[in-house]
Formats: sequence, C-alpha cells, structure tokens
Amino acid sequence: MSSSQWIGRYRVERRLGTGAFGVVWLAHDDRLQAPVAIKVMAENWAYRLDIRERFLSEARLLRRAASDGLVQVFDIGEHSEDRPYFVMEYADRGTLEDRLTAGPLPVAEALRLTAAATRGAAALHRAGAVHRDIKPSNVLVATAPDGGERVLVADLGLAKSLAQASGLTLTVGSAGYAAPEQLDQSDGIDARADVYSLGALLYHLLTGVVPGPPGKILPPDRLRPGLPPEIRRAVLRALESDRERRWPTAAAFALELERLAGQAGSEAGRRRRRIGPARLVAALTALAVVALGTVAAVRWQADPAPPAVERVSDATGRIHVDVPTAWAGQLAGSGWTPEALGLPDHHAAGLTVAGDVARWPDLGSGVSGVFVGLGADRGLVDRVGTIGHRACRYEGSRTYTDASWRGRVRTWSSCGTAGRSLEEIGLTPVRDGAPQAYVQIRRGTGGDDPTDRILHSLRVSG
Ligand SMILES: Nc1ncnc2c1ncn2[C@@H]1O[C@H](COP(=O)(O)OP(=O)(O)OP(=O)(O)O)[C@@H](O)[C@H]1O
Repeated sequence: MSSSQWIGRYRVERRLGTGAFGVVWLAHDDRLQAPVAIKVMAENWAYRLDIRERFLSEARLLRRAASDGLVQVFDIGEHSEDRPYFVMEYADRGTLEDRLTAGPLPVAEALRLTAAATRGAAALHRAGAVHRDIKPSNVLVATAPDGGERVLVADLGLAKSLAQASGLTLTVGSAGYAAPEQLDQSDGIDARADVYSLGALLYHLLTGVVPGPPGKILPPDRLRPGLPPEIRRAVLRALESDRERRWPTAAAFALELERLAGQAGSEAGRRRRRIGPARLVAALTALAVVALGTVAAVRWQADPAPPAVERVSDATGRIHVDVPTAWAGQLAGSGWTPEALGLPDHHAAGLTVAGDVARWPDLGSGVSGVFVGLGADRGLVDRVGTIGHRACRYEGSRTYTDASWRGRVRTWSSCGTAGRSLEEIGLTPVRDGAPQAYVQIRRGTGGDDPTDRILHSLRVSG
C-alpha cells in the first residue's frame, strides 16, 4: 500500500509499524480532520474466519471497555480482498518500547506510566476481558488535550491466543512478561496474569532490563541501587509466581502505584537525581572486573612490528577474538556476571580488553576496548536488546550476519566524551547449541571502523 491510497474513507499517510497480525498505518480522516491509526489484518490471516472474528472482537471490546487508559476505537471495516481493519486514535508519542531505547526511566515517571497502563488494564478487566499481552510495544503514548500525555493500552492478545491454541507458532506474552500460568494453560488465566505483565513493565522501566523467568527474578534494586524498598516490594508482589500472592486486582496495584508515584514525584522535586543506564553498564562491567580479583596486565607479543590486531583469549580458553593492537593494553579474562542483566547465570566466560581495564566501568572515560561475555541462558540476546544509555545519543541499529553469528549492532555516541561511540551487540550463533554472546565495543568515531572485523573474528569453543 502506498501513501496515495485509501482505506475506506481514510487517506493513508505512512506505515507506523507491523505486528503479528498485520500492518498499522497512519491515516487522515478528512471529515473529522484528524489523524487516525488503522490496523489492517494481513492477507495470510484474513482467510481464517475464527481469527478474523477475534481480530474484530478486540476492536469491539476496546470500544465497549472505553476508558482513558485504553486506545479508543472509532470504526471497523473491510478493505480490499476482505481484509478487516479497525480505526483507532493515533498515539503521536510512540510506545513505551521507544522510550526504553534511552534506558531506564526516572522512578516517578516509571511509576506514573505503569499506574496509567494498569488503570487501562483494570478497565478491560471490568469489561470481562484479560489483555494477555501487555508489554512496552503495546503501551502507547498520546498527547492529551492539555498538552500532557495519555497512556493507552492497545493490541490485546485475543487473536494471538486463538492462533496459538490452534497450533500456529505464535506465542502470546513475551519472555519475561508472561505470567507462569500463561505458559502452562492448564489452570486457565484471569486478570492476575495482566498484573504480572504490568509488574514486568514497571521492572523494565525502572531497571532497563526485562525481568528474568518467573521465580528467578533479580530484585530490581540490585540493578537500580537506591530504589526505595516500598517500590521493590510493589514490583515483586506483582511478579509473584503464585498468583494468589500477587496484587489481587489491577485496580489495587494501580492504587499503590499512584501512591508511590505521588511520593516519588515530590521527592524528585527536592532531589533531582536520575540513575542512568550508564550506571547499569558500569555495574555490569565493574562486576566483570572486580570478580576477577586481580586484573591481569598483559602485553601481548612485544614484536618490533606488531600486527594491526592482537588475538586474545579469556581464562577458560573458550573465547577468542581479534582486537586492534592499539586497544590491547590489558586483559581481564576471568569472566562476567550475566546476573547484572537480570539473567539467572551467576558467572560465565567473558573478557574485557582495553588500554586501561580499571577505567572501563566508566562509560565517559574515553577508553577504547572490547567486552565479550557468553551466556548459557538463551535469553542473553533479548536482554542485550533492552540495554539503553540515556546519557548518550542513540544513533540507530543495524543487523550483523556472518557464517558464525547473527545479531544486531546498536550504536550510541557522545557518552560524556565527544567523538566516541558505544556499540551494544547481541549475537546468536548459527550453530545449534552454541552459547549466545554479548559484545560491547567502545572506540573513537574518526577513521577506521573495526566493529565488523572484531565480530567476524569472534570464535567460541566448547
Ligand atoms: N494507535 C496507534 N498509534 C500509533 N502507533 C501505533 C498504534 N497502534 C500501533 N502502533 C504502532 O504500530 C506497531 C505495530 O502494532 P501492532 O499492534 O500491530 O503490533 P505489536 O504490538 O508491535 O506486535 P505484536 O502484534 O506482534 O505483538 C506498534 O509497535 C506501534 O509502534
């Protein structure tokens, strides 16, 4: 579909995004003179009458439950080739997923946004429905008439759960967000599954990482030191594996969040302080270095004419990677702690190589180097994809593929020092059963870009 096309009486402007069931378009309602978002079901689903019906029942349900915290639905219809669509209000400020690319949020903001999403979920529950798929990309933000912002829950997992039940390969609820009872549907689910996902949302907004699997969740204050115990308790109660121990309803959780948001808001007024993602990475890398006990200062091959790269290995001999000789001053090779990314692994193979490893934890230090960490947990790449750096400028992402790895390189610049770049890379091995890898590269932006060569040289044995 091109921008000169129409869906019903709506003039299409551009694509806003693509989900599991179709494409969402930004369009214009010329009669009401207002922008709208239109979700059109993909062709490959439209022939399934049952899923099609669920797609439209989502629209009807949102209409029926109508609340300030839910995306408003204005119209439903059918486009060419019998493809159903529904017309919603346009959320002009993106999604909470967009907001997370910059890293964890200020506490008061995280509480306020989650409280508003929880109110939206509570309205659905009053209308007799469970959302089943609350996650940052399904929480939208729109400008309110007074210039403030409205938080809107969208995109229920109704059609998805039917597709999943009929054996299609869709999963409802994302890793870290789905309540345990959603994974084992024998007991049925109720509104408390959404309470779990809302707890996961708050955890993610506060720490910058998705919580670990149910029952193995690192307390949020470990990732965000200084988080008040009351907030930690509220988050962990929502994330209880046993739903009997969670907040009994979304409305009860919302009340507590609103109270905590009020407190945090007034405290923030007195003491403007933000724990940035830089600190998360500092903690992550500090753990890697401190866990070593000693940072081995190693000079490799003092050849008179050193090669442009040095091949370095970690202490277990599993990781081998080429790094530019100019960065290969010191090696800390005895591992890292994936727990710092909310993963269950306590210690895993890893190395940091840099001119001055002791200064590596400081993102603004201007030290060039490479960190490589392995993860036995399959969720490592997902976690790496959630890291953000609010103190830096996000420059975008690209895919990386070679014969051994598939991954995404996300780049930031200006982390306290001009002319520097920071790349966060999650790599999935092409070979089945091999561990995933997390690579961080920091370097100056001028001249040669060695990133692809470094990634290409990375080998993991065992
Ligand atoms: N009302 C809206 N206003 C603005 N943008 C929207 C709106 N609804 C959806 N979008 C954008 O379109 C994208 C796709 O939405 P959609 O609901 O189809 O899928 P999703 O939630 O991203 O993924 P999935 O359906 O696989 O869970 C969203 O991530 C969001 O960026």
